[in-house]
Amino acid sequence: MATDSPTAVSTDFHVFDTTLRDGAQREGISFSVADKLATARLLDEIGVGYIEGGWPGALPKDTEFFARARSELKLRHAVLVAFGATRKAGVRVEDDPQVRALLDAETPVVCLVAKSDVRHVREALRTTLEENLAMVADTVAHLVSHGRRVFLDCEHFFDGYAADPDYGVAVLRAAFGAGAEVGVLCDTNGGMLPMGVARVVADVRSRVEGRLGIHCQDDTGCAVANSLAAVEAGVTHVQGTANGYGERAGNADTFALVANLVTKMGLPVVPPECLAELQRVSHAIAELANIAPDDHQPFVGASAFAHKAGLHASAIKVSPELYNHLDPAVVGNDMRILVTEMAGRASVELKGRELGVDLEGHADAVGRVVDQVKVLEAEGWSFEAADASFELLLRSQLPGAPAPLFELESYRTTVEHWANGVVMSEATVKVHVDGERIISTGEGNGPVNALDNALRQALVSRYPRLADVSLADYKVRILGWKGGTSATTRVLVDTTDGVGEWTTVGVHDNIVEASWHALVDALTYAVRHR
Ligand SMILES: CC(=O)SCCNC(=O)CCNC(=O)[C@H](O)C(C)(C)COP(=O)(O)OP(=O)(O)OC[C@H]1O[C@@H](n2cnc3c(N)ncnc32)[C@H](O)[C@@H]1OP(=O)(O)O
Ligand SMILES: CC(=O)C(=O)O
Repeated sequence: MATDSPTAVSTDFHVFDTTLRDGAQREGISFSVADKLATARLLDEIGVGYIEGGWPGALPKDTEFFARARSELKLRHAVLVAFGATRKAGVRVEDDPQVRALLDAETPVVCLVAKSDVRHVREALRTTLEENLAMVADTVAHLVSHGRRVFLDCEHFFDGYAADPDYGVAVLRAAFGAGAEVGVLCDTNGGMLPMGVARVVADVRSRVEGRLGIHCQDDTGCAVANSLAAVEAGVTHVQGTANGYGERAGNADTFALVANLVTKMGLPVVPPECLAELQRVSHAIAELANIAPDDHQPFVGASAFAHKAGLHASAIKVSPELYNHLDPAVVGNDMRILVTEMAGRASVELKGRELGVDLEGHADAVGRVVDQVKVLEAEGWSFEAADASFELLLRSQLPGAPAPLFELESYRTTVEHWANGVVMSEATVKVHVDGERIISTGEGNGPVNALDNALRQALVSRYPRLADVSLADYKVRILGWKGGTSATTRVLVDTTDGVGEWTTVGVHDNIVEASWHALVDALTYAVRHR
C-alpha cells in the first residue's frame, strides 16, 4: 500500500501521473490488472508524487487493482490516488455507490472530477448551478470526514472560464471550503494555447486562495507547453501521463514534464537519482501498453539525441553541447551519430569513435567512406539502422583490412510448392575458403532462410563462432516501383549470437541478392567483431 509520506524532493510541488486513469482512455490501450501494478511500480521509480490508479466502482478491473494494490504495491515515492466523480445530482452523498467505492479503495488521496462549466452543468448534468456546487462541497466534505485527502479536477475549466469566470471560481471555492487540497484546472477539450492558460491561471490565483493544479489534453499539440505556462503562472500541481497517452490526442507527457521542470525550470520535483530512469521507464511502459515507443519523443525517444546532419556532427566533434540542448545521460538517453548521405567527415569520425574504430591519422579513409556512403545511399542503401554494415565498410578502408571470409563461386536457391500446400526452399552455395572449394546445401521455409543455412554450414568448420549465430529479424522495404514487379529492394537483417544483436543491410533489384548482401555482412561481422 502507498505511504502518505512521499519522499519526493519538493513537497511544495506535485507531479501527479494519471497514466492508469486518463492514459488508459487512449484508443488501443487495455491494461490488465497486472499491467497496472507493473506500470505503477515503474512510475514510482521516476519519483512522481502521486499515481492515479483508476476509477474504482466504475471499472471492475480498477476496483480489483486497488484491492490488490493494498497488499502487492509497495511504493517508495508516490502516493496512490483513486479517481471518481462527485455524487450524482439529487442523491445523498452517503447513498452514492460510486462515492462508497472511492472510500472502499482505501487510498490516502481521492481525485474527484467535477463540472466547472455552466454549459456542462446545465446540458450534460442536467441540473442547477447550485446543485452542482452542493455536489462538489458534499462529496469533498464526506471524503475528508473519512480521512481522505481530496484533489478536485475541474473539468472544462478553461472553456467554462471564458463563458462564466465567476462560476469556475465558485466551484473552486466550494471545493476548498469543504477541505479540498488542490483545485485542478482542466483543459478537458485540449483547445488551449500557452498564452491563454497563463492568463487564466494568473486571474484565478488573484481570486482564489488554495493550491491550484493543471491537467492538459494535447488537442492543440500544446499540452506540455500549456502545463509549463501554468507552472510559470503559479500552479504547483501538474498532471501528466506516460508518453502522453490519453483520450483522443493524449495528455501532457509525464516524462517531458518532469525533464522540463527539473532541467529547464530548476524545480526539484523528483529525487535527483530518478531523472536518469526516464528513458528506461518510458520504454517499459510502452511495452506494457503494447504501443511501439515513439523514436522521436522529446528527451526519451531513441532519436531524441540522434544527429544526422554533417554540419551538426562537425560541431559536436568540438563539443556535444553545441548541438544538444541537454546531456542525454541526464534522462538516461544516449547521443547517436547517424552516417547517411547527409554525413560529412566529422560524422564518420564520431561514428567511428562510437563504434570503437580508431580513425586517427586516416583522413583519406574517412573521406573515401563519406563519398561511398553518399553514392550507396543514392542507390538505395541506408546505414542509419545498419551499424554493423557501416562498421565493415569503415574498416574495409583502413590499412590491413582483413580479406573477405570467402570467395563466392555461385549460389542458387529454389522455392517448391507441393500439392499438399507445403512450401519449402532449398539453397546451394559454392564458395572458396583459403583455396578450398566448398559446396553446401541448406533447406529452409523460404529462400533466404535456406541460403543462410547453406552458407553457415559451408563456413562453420573454418569459423566455429558461426555455430552460435542465428537470424533474429528480417525486414524488407521496396524502394520505388519501376513498373511490373521490378523495384529496388532494401533488406535489413538482425542477427544474434545469444549475447547481442547487430544489423546489416543489402540492396539490389533482386530481393534474394539484397538478402545475400545483408547475410554475408551479418556473418562477416559475427566472425570479425563479436
Ligand atoms: C474528463 C474525463 O476524462 S473524466 C473520466 C471519464 N472516464 C470514464 O468515463 C471512464 C469510466 N466510465 C464509466 O465506466 C461509465 O461512464 C460510468 C460508470 C462512470 C457511468 O456510466 P453510467 O452509469 O452507465 O452512466 P452514463 O455514462 O450514461 O452517464 C454518466 C452519468 O454520470 C453523471 N455525471 C457525469 N459527470 C458527473 C460528475 N462530474 N459528477 C456527478 N455526476 C456526473 C451524468 O450526468 C450521468 O448521470 P445520469 O445517469 O443521471 O444520466
Ligand atoms: C479530468 C480530465 O481528465 C479532464 O478534464 O480532461
